[in-house]
Amino acid sequence: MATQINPCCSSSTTFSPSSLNQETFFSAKLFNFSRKSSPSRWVFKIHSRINPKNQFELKSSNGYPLNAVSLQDVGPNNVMNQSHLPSFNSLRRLFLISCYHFLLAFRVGAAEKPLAKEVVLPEQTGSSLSVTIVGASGDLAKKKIFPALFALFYEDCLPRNFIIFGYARTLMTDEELREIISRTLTCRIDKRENCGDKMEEFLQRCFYHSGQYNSKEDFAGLNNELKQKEDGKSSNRLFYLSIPPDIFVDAVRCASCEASSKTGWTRVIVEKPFGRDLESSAELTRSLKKYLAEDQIFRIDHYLGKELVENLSVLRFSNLVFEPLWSRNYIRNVQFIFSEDFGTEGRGGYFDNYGIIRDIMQNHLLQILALFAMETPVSLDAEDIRNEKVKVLRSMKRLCLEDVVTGQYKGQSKGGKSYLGYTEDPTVPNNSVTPTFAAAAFFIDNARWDGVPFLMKAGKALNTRRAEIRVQFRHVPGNLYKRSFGMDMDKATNELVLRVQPDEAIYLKINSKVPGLGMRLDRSDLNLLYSTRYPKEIPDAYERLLLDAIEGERRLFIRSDELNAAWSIFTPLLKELETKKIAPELYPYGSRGPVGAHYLAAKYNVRWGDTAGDE
Ligand SMILES: NC(=O)C1=CN([C@@H]2O[C@H](COP(=O)(O)OP(=O)(O)OC[C@H]3O[C@@H](n4cnc5c(N)ncnc54)[C@H](OP(=O)(O)O)[C@@H]3O)[C@@H](O)[C@H]2O)C=CC1
Ligand SMILES: O=C1O[C@H](COP(=O)(O)O)[C@@H](O)[C@H](O)[C@H]1O
Repeated sequence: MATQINPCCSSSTTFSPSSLNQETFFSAKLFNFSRKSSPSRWVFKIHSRINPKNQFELKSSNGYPLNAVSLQDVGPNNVMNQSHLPSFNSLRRLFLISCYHFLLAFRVGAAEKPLAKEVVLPEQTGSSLSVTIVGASGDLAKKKIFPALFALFYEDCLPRNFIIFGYARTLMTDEELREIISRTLTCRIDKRENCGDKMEEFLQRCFYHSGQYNSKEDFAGLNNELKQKEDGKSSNRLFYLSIPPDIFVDAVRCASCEASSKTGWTRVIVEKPFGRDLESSAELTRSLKKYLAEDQIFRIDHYLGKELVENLSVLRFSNLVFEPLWSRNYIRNVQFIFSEDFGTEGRGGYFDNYGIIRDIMQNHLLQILALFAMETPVSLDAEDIRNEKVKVLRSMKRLCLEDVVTGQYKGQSKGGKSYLGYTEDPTVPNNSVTPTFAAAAFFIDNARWDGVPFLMKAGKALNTRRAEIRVQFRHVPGNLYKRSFGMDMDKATNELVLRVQPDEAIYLKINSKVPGLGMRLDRSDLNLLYSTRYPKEIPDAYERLLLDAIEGERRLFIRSDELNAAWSIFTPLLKELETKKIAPELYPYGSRGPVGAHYLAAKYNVRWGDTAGDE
């Protein structure tokens, strides 16, 4: 049977280091930090993470209580140096361990006694969590953020005192926002027991404030409403920037000056795109850091919150059968494939300014590649993992034009239905050369991966919707059974596939004997199909990531040096594509994409795994 660690449901009534978590101590006022605040400062304080309603302890995606609640920046001119963190954390850890041992001693022989008087439970501390969705009238908020928050609420993962504010320019009442949320609920919970009742409870915690994104007055108004709803409790505030990128900085400036928490932490989730290239991304980071410290910024890449992507490291680092094979010695090539069976419908305006390389490759696929190829991190701590990801990104060769193929979908009539081509979208210029498809070959210049092609392929309006990682292993040297494979030795290659979506699965293609007399070989799969093995629904990536941001767990968010390293790989190529106005190869809507992708793979002696025909 699988051992399940439910992030929201580990009882904290048992006396253990995990239940006696750091924040209980901090809220017990055994430790008291306070800093002077200026109007634009983001003050920090540490609060309990225990969900009082169920006495549950919130847990991040790491599955254990955090070793640290973020040390918050204390102001734009006083950004706390990251290098101070370890010493502070180790001191704090030492302090907590001493406290734990002290309390443990206190409980010897007094197992039935209530908790020591100093340990104040969250009901008594009464801190609150306020989540503000900036851009609440938009597509992402409706489609993903509200449903994810509702799912967390339904699963009892949110603290008792939490409220949600929608913020946008559109004029709307609280009731109208609630109506939109309930109408557009697309989460996995909607068929569950009591969904209606829980939804009612949830909606009563949702409010709306209308304002401009660059108006300090409007954010001051939001602050007043937040304070009123927080009802004098100390508050932690999370802002989710679900707005177009050109207004990120305005919104952060106004929120930090007027609506940051004076009594708890303040964090900001920033949606992609994080710039268009190395320079604009660095400029965005610089501007955000005028108002926020790095550890208050949660750059979200929702692919990192997907179940299979989370499992990638588990698979590799906790199974002896995989880790020794994870190198150029055994792996011939690795493929990262993303395809969608719909075009840019409705998002053409945004997309035309970015294209598929920035929209999918530079972030989602590259993040997965980094996780795949990194060295073993020192621990599961966010900084240890992100350090390894940065190293691998910095070891990658810059992408060059010869290793890239671009495509753009054209209109197509199929089965009596006609599908518009990309440039026929009214929000896209007629002469656009923005790629809606790209394939690329990457190389990592390090000892582990020298010479191994890492291929990526991403496209819209293709024949299928899928995202997967494919690892093709080398041929078996001197294969005794090679006669059974004919001339095509590729057929004999083992392939490990992690299907991220749809129908999450991990399968390994192996060669085996067909039962019976004689010797016939067959390609079979050792198959872990999630829907069969784990019938419980899989949480949406946004649920995991929102919970992590609330918990201060940064492992699945992008650090600024990772971002720089990622942009360094792509920026020269993107500039060349744009200055030379390279025309993409046209492919019909609903097809497998440009044939150029096959030539690119063939150049490196690779065959795309998703077109092998035995899928
Ligand atoms: N939608 C998606 O599937 C995904 C989106 N993202 C990112 O998330 C963020 C939000 O996306 P999405 O919800 O689709 O965006 P929208 O275009 O729906 O914008 C969100 C809200 O921002 C306001 N807004 C839109 N355009 C402008 C403008 N030019 N000036 C000022 N305000 C504007 C509108 O609210 P109002 O007019 O009421 O102020 C709108 O409701 C973006 O950064 C996007 O790149 C990332 C991944 C997927
Ligand atoms: O970030 C983005 O992701 C979506 C695909 O996300 P998925 O979770 O549905 O696979 C993509 O459609 C969009 O263009 C891109 O901006």
